[in-house]
Amino acid sequence: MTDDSDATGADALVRRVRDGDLRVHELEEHADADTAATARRRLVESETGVSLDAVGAYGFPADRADANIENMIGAAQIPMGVAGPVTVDGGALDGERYLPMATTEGALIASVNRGCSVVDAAGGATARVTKSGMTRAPVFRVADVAEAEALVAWVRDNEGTLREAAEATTSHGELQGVTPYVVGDSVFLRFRYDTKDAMGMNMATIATRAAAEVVEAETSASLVALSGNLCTDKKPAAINAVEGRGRSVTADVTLPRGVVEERLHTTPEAVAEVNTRKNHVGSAKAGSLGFNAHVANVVAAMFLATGQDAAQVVEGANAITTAEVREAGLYVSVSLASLEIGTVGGGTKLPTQGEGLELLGVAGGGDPAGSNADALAEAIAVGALAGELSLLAALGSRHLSSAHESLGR
Ligand SMILES: CC(C)(COP(=O)([O-])OP(=O)([O-])OC[C@H]1O[C@@H](n2cnc3c(N)ncnc32)[C@H](O)[C@@H]1OP(=O)([O-])[O-])[C@@H](O)C(=O)NCCC(=O)NCCSC(=O)C[C@@](C)(O)CC(=O)[O-]
Ligand SMILES: NC(=O)C1=CN([C@@H]2O[C@H](COP(=O)(O)OP(=O)(O)OC[C@H]3O[C@@H](n4cnc5c(N)ncnc54)[C@H](OP(=O)(O)O)[C@@H]3O)[C@@H](O)[C@H]2O)C=CC1
Repeated sequence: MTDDSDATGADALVRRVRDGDLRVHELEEHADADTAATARRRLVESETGVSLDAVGAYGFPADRADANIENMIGAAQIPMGVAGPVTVDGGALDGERYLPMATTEGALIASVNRGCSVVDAAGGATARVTKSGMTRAPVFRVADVAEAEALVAWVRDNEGTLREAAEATTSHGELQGVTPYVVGDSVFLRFRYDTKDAMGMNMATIATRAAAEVVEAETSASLVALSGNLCTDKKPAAINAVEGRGRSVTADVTLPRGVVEERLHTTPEAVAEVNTRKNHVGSAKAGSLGFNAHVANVVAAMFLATGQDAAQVVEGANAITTAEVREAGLYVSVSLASLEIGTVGGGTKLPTQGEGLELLGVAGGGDPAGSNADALAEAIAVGALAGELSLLAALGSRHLSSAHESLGR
């Protein structure tokens, strides 16, 4: 038997795992990240009989993903395209931008691209971030509602103490406020932070843990869970639709009648009616959270292209599309209540994701802090607007199925 006890090559690591000397998830402690990923991939290949050559043909140093993944075997590659360029008149983003989108849905980028071209024909879209704050809501157990009320009063009188504890954990995050919610002997404290250019979930969670320790030390409340699901992270929730989470951002445009008729092959009246009966009446009857056609498509594609947390498409898709016929033509808006995005931290540091952010001119920390994340939110809102316009028009002109027959198959 070869003595591999301190060998660090991929084959040696494989042998050491098979000999029970190492566990699969600790290979990076014994070799560089690429060697560890190679050894793990070979182990999976040999146990499953599946070749993972494409997964192993990734184009970045594995250690760049050190803070993003465990048990790495390689990378998934998703086709990436651009829609636009499109002109944005934003509060933080100004000028023409290509919109990077990673997707496997044929016809999606063609559609958003068509939307961008008509937005540009109308002189561009306006976009504004109207609210910003990342939330984390721990749940505490108290004896009864009398103690619940006492805790609510304590929080109101001691928010400064909670702010001090929370902000001691971060040099960027600022506590905006704490809102209590009482249900019997459960008290939820919804902490809201300005996380600047970070999406802020790690930041807010670490800061809230410090604040929760103060609550337990100073009151009779016991922390049951640092996330009490009233935050609400990665689940559809009305609280995010009403109160917002991350960025609340809105984009709008007025398309001249001629542009709608010549470029979208339909009329302002038809688009407005499709929007009302589909996005409003249909969504209401379905009990949807969000009244739009496919905002999730654009949020998902731009999230994947720019290193956002893909699971937060759940909240990002919570949007309302409006369309109305005006003297000047067709007015369309899209309002996203809870778009959780960042231009620092999380996956934004990875190579292709960083290039997606560079393409938008929003990579890294902004000046002032938070302005790059605001700009990213505005770019995604304009992309969503372009996608809504094009799909609603295609439904009005009855081109949806033919589009996917020709481009998606
Ligand atoms: C497919 C089109 C755009 C054709 O639309 P068209 O007007 O027939 O195309 P065109 O050839 O006249 O080109 C017009 C513009 O479209 C763009 N365009 C056109 N072709 C391409 C292409 N190959 N690659 C990139 N861009 C393309 C491009 O901008 C072009 O302008 P130009 O640059 O030539 O001046 C249109 O029919 C369309 O947008 N259909 C809707 C498709 C769509 O939106 N699919 C995504 C949503 S489906 C889904 O996932 C959600 C859903 C439907 O299930 C949600 C729900 O329930 O509602
Ligand atoms: N922990 C959890 O419960 C959850 C975590 N996540 C994950 O959290 C990650 C995102 O967390 P997030 O806190 O955004 O990122 P990171 O954990 O990567 O932290 C980003 C850090 O960058 C620093 N920073 C530097 N410049 C800036 C700037 N201009 N604005 C803001 N911060 C700056 C801050 O450090 P400092 O604070 O020291 O100033 C900030 O905390 C994602 O990977 C996501 O998947 C997602 C959901 C839940």
